[in-house]
Amino acid sequence: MPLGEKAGFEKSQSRYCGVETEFNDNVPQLLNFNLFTSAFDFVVASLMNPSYRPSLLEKDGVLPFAASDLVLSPSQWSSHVVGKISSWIDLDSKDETLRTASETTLKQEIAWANHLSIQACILPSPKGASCVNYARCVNQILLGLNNMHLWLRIPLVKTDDDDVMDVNSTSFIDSWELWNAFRLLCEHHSQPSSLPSVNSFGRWFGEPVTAAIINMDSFLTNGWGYPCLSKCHQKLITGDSLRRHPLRPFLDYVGFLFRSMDPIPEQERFEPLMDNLEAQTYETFERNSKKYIQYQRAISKALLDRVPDEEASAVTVLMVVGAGRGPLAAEETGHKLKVYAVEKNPNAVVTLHSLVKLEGWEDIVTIISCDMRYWDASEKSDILVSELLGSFGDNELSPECLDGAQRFLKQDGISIPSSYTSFIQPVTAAKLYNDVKSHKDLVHFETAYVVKLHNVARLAPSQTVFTFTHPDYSTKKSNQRYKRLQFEIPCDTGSAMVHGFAGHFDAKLYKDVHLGIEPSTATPNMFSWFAMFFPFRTPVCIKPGSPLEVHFWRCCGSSKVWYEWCVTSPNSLAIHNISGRSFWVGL
Ligand SMILES: C[S@@+](CC[C@H](N)C(=O)[O-])C[C@H]1O[C@@H](n2cnc3c(N)ncnc32)[C@H](O)[C@@H]1O
Repeated sequence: MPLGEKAGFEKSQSRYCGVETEFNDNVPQLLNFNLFTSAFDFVVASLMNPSYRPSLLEKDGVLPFAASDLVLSPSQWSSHVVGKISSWIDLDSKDETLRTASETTLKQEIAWANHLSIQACILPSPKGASCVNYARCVNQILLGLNNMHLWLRIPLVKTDDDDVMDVNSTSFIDSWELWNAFRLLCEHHSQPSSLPSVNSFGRWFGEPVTAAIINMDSFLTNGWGYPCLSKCHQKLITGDSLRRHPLRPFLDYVGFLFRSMDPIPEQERFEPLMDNLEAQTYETFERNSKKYIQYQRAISKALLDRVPDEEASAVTVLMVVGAGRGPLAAEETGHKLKVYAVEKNPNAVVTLHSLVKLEGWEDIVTIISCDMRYWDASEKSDILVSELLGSFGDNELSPECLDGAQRFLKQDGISIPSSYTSFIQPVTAAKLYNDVKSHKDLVHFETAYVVKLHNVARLAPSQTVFTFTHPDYSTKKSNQRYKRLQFEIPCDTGSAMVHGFAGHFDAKLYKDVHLGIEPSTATPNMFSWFAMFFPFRTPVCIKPGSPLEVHFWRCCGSSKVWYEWCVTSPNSLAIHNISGRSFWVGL
């Protein structure tokens, strides 16, 4: 029974709970006891007799390591068994006999598991600080594997910096460092009692963690005698994660924790196609009522300031530039309005016409089918309303469009939004990085992506990058920008791998009414925008206490706008997307 069988969870969001077992020759019996007469989903089982050593093979000429593959059907092997690779294996042992035997056995066990169609095998933790040969063997194996996953067991331990002053001393242990060394040696291959500090285990949320192995020692006993986990362990599991089987109460409790997690809200499950303004895209925008509520509040406040109640009979000219299919223009205001809806997309203009007709607004609303940068308006507006924002604020060229539109805003007129700011923060995002890397070209490493950030560790608070204010009548006005930033990662995090930046925006619509996705101030229930991800060509490892220095440019040419970015500390990375060679937005 998957842990996630509850209202609000989709099957794909289910989590499964397995039980680690001792070696048992009789696999059907093992399954019967742990799965069918109790409620675990799978067993983690040794596939080879632990007493097996390759030298036995030479002596006896027999394979003593396992029962026949026929004891289970292929679907049982693949859905109910995760293979446990022999824990005695030590591929970095100084003892050559042990090292060679380990290599032979590892390959043999994986080959056997593959033959059984097992979905995944758990590899034992590296034995010491060095895991070079282990990583080399696993990398070799990964190259030949098709469907089977390898899970590397890593204990969750980190000694406090306070406990050990010298991080290079042998008593300093940070299992993330071990994992990091291992995955670097495997070229970032995409398969891959007390707890450390929240910041340090937070790093794991950006890593490809497939299974959490909860040791029975981690459980406490509550007042009623049932197993429970400390708050810290609960937080780790619920993350962003039994004849009556003796472990059944433990399973029930982990299931209870999983069910107590909030289901992912409906709006987080679909992703808009930001660059493709077809009917479906408009529908996605329009489904986000929160955005329109914020705009409505901003417009009402601006109208009140512009036309006090005692002058309510005066006509206010309101222009909605980039009107889309009309939702921004469709707000009830109670003021005398003359509205212009300017829209460059002729297909959206069709909808605008039918909306105006349907609502009987012919006397109030004039539809202008034109690019706002080139429209020759016959009068000026009091209020200019636009929503041309991208996930990074200015990345859909709102500054350039509004430069054109402010020609027809009165000198004392109001722009909604009045300003917007972009933000970045460094993230560990191993999965995203591997997705980008899988394209095997430079273009993908120099492209910014609009993505829902699922598996990321946010390593430091966001910092502001670029701000644009409207209207802007200054004579030296330029939309080019440059910013240098330094990020400090909390000391108790330990070392961390940065795969790139998460980008967000916040827009000031009018006075205190804002709209944004920057995590610390995000507008609740807003899903029109996902984050932006700016990858690095090479991930950067930062050590505690050494800052990450980054540079960001917004560049403008005659026909395009683009970003360039680079890192200069702790080590330098090449400037990404120089001259907009890989990624730009056309003017
Ligand atoms: C993000 S959509 C917002 C639509 C609508 N205002 C809403 O909030 O649902 C931006 C709209 O601006 C239009 N647009 C973008 N640049 C424009 C320009 N230079 N002139 C006129 N319309 C433009 C696009 O076609 C699109 O309909």
